[in-house]
Amino acid sequence: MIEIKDLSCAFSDSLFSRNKFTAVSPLNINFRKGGRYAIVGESGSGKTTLARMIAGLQKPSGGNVFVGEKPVYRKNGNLKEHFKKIQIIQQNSLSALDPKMIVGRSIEEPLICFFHMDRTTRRKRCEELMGICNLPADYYSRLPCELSGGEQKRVAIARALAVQPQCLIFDEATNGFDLPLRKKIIEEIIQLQESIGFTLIFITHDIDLAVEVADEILVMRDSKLLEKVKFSGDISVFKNEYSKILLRASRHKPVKLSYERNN
Ligand SMILES: Nc1ncnc2c1ncn2[C@@H]1O[C@H](COP(=O)(O)OP(=O)(O)OP(=O)(O)O)[C@@H](O)[C@H]1O
Repeated sequence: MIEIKDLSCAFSDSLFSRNKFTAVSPLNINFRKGGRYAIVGESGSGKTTLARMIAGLQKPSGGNVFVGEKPVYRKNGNLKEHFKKIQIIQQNSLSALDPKMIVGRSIEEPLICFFHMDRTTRRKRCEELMGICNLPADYYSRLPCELSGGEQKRVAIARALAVQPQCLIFDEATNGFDLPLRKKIIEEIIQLQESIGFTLIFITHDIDLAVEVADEILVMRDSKLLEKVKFSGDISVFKNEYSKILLRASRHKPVKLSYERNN
């Protein structure tokens, strides 16, 4: 379980200003183990900043994130243990991969860093992870620049899964792909989540995607959480006017996935 208590983030208005700009107003949210969440909202509403705070990449201005009741941000705290629990896949997967590092080495790096696996064991685990993420075994020796955008994304997912995270955050990670590839990657990630059982958080502008994939939807606007609704296909659960506007504005391009909702 991930608990967010009074979590907030403010940035300086500009390099030379003391004025603060609130990117995330104090929030309280619980993410259940194995749950599937979507955080939606317009550009600049604070979704990525929230995701980065959950992932341990952005120090909050106030409040804290708790994983299994342990605070993530502590004085002199080491975030390595946290990175093992929560992994984030961001929009630009190529920038997350070392351009000079072959695919196999990229996936094996966390196996060395977090599990100190010997060469034979990690090669075997790497091949398993590549299989899980639909990457052909002979891609092991390829460089990221020799892969398509979708394949790079799969390497980033395999690398994140190598850590055996309790939670995977997918931040606008399919932006820029055409619809069939977007669907394929999302379907793959949902299949993985169903078989492995980690918590999955999608960060997206796209409420159509959210209603298709999530069992709880959080709507953000202007740094605030407007509502968090349990969702099983009935859009009347949305009470906030802004959520209804988002739904009305976007319901003509649904992302139809080929999996069955469990609920
Ligand atoms: N490091 C930073 N320094 C200053 N301001 C920042 C920083 N990161 C984000 N912001 C600002 O905080 C606000 C929220 O940004 P954030 O990226 O969290 O929004 P978002 O909802 O994810 O937007 P998008 O959907 O466009 O990615 C924006 O106004 C952004 O300009």
